[in-house]
Amino acid sequence: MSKETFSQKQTPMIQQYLDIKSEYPEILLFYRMGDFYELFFDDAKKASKLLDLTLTSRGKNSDNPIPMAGVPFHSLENYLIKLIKLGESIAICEQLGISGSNKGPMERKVTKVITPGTLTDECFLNEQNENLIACVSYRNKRYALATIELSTAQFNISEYDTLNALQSSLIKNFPTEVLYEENFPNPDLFASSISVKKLSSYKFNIDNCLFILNKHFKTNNLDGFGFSSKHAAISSAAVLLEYVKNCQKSTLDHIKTIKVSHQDDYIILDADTRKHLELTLNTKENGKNTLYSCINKTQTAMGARLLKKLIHEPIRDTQLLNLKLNCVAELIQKDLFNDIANELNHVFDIERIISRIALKSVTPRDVIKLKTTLQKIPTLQNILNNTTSNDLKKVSLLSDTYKSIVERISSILVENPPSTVRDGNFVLEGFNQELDEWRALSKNVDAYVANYEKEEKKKYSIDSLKVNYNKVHGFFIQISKAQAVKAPSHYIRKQTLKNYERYTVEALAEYEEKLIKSKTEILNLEKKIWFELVDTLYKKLEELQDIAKILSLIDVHNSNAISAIENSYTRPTFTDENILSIKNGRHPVVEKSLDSTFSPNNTNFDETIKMMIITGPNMGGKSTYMRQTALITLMAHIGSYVPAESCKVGPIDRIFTRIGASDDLSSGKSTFMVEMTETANILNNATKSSLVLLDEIGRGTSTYDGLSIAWATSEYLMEKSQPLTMFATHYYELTNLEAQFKKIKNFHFDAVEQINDIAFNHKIKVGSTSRSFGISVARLAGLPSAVIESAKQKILALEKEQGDPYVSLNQTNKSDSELELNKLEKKIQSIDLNNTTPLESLNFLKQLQNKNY
Ligand SMILES: Nc1ncnc2c1ncn2[C@@H]1O[C@H](COP(=O)(O)OP(=O)(O)OP(=O)(O)O)[C@@H](O)[C@H]1O
Repeated sequence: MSKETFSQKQTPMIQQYLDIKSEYPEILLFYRMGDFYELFFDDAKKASKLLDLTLTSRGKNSDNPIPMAGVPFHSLENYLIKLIKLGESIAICEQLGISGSNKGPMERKVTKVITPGTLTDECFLNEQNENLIACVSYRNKRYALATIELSTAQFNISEYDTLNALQSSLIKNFPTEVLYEENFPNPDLFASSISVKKLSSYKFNIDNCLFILNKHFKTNNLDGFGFSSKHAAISSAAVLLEYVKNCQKSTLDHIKTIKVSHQDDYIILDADTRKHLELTLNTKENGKNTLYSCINKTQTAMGARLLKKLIHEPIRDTQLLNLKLNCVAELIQKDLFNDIANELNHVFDIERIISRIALKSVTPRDVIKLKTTLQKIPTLQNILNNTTSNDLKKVSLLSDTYKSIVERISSILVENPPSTVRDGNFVLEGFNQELDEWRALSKNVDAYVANYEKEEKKKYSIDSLKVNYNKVHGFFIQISKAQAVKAPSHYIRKQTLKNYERYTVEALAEYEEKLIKSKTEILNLEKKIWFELVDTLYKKLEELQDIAKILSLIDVHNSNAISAIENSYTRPTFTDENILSIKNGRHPVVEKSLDSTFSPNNTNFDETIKMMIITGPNMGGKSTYMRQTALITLMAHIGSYVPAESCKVGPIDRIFTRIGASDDLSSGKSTFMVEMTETANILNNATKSSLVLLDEIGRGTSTYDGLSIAWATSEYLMEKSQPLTMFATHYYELTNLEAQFKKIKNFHFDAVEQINDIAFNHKIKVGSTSRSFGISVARLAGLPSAVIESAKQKILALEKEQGDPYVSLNQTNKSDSELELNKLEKKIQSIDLNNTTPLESLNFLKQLQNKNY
């Protein structure tokens, strides 16, 4: 059937549906019909599968029944949550309550488009995480990423030279929804986002985009924001803003500025580094035993989100960092942190509530939470009264505007209002006289009826007279047959029963009409009062946003103060020299998980040491030591105290890590390929201010390939950029680099072998070690003693045959047996002890015996 014939054959209602649907072809349209939201055609089929709804059809007996599925209006939220989690977007089409002219369908309009990245309702959001929507574009050989956190009104933009930098930023921001221009060269970059949308290129037209941004910010040009000539940034920001406005059907007035991030403002942490350092997610992709879980003592959801953001965006501006550290110091010195935590504990997520005010989707409960929060300000001002540090002082400097807001809310809303505006019942008695009168009317029905009955009985001396109510007649007067003659003439007979007569009277009919009207009047009046209140709050958006910002900052400083006290952290200091000096540093997460005491270690990089080659047994503590150095450095750059006796840190621009890779099968990369990609990134981008952690390179290939790559990598770093490098390795040959480069120093971890055990002291020492404890560690891991004994015999035999297996790479003409020995060593070291069964171990030994390596 042609499109036109199909259309012509539809009822006016379906025709209306089709018209609206044509504007939202790619998303599910929930079309309100009475008490249901209905979906039709393919939407119905899709939703019935996704939501497990019964698929029925409209016009079952017609030639073309239309597939249909629906959900009751009161449970819409639950279905939306499910769909959003599946990455779907939904257009909500409401009936506007006005009957169509000429008997057409009721007027309907899409009032909101809900997409995964533009959620603001509390029920959809995780309070500890941001929910970002992003738009990516590519112009003039530069990539741009614009993001909006609608629930907190944050609008950010940044440009990047390389795809790698863009990717890193995407991973850091982890947007729920990504928009990109149809001809963007690398769309596979967004594969991990829940929702991805390709947009037509014409939307990214630069002139149009400039117009959109200038109109929104009421500016003539974008110079004030610092990105007037950045075309990629302008187009992604404008397209994103328009998209969100369209979804929300709002002008987004609460988005008052756009923050341009410059790469230089933050320490760059690429995707691998975030993963390896287990900042907010551990390697099992959950939040346990991460830096965040270890240091987070925030009391509010706003503070928690800010702390997470800081961990992912460590600041480089040392002046700003010192201001933050001053706050932590003052909270500790004046012993204020417990009192503040107690107060903040009652502070709600007003950052998100404020955004819902801006989007006019705030609820009465939200507003009561806002009031409760604002009521905490005087106590916080008292506690912070005599403080001198920047952010702490800000509470006391707040204007009294918040007091008038509290008063206004207190005078209007009941303490425990319902969660929606829909059914009223949230305005306090005494606030509005007219409302009180209508309410009194509906509340006093029983008394009115009893009184009326009493008066009528008395007036006409009819003691059988009763006033009753039923759905058919409404209020009526009932008199026994015997006394019916006494009924006055204005009683209008309605019904005759066996023993009674029933009458209506004008007074009762009027009362009933008033009663029915009162319900609508009450609801309308409550809604009017509500919208006026929301309007008042809307006018105070900026003040409220400031308060939310100050409270979240204080929460983070206070959290840092609490973890500093609880975990004995100290204040780091900053210097312009290219050094990193940590005295008795500890790993913040490992030290908490140990039953035994953590052994602290020093780290010292200065003009004389730029690379540490770290050797030592498995389980000796190499990885822990390197990671603790990176975490301490990072903590110093979020304004936190650090787990060390002292810490002095010079400028750091980036932290790189190349730590124990695993296959990245999803991107088709083998272990070795992942390793090499990470290494290439370091070699290409490290500067003298970078901190580089290399936990073994080249393990995924043959010994000589691996060792040669590791050697060449070290040489390259020393000859080129000389970043602060920690290189943990089992290639003992690398310790010979110390003789070649003045700024390379060898360090090692020790172990003492005991009868059936090895003791690790986890202490870093100067110099190298020449012993491997691989077999002893294998025994500790539970390899069967037969395997261990056999391996020992083999080593002895090999040592006899070959002499010392740790030969220098500089030595040339290696004998075949040397090569074989190296292969054997490599093979033994490649056992993943944690994942080896006894049978696999025996098979492994068999392979060794057969020289199959
Ligand atoms: N400084 C320390 N104090 C106390 N315990 C520590 C310390 N460092 C490490 N450990 C403990 O030793 C375990 C192994 O440490 P780590 O993984 O750092 O060893 P490694 O030398 O990197 O081993 P491998 O070479 O096998 O990777 C840690 O999980 C921790 O329990």
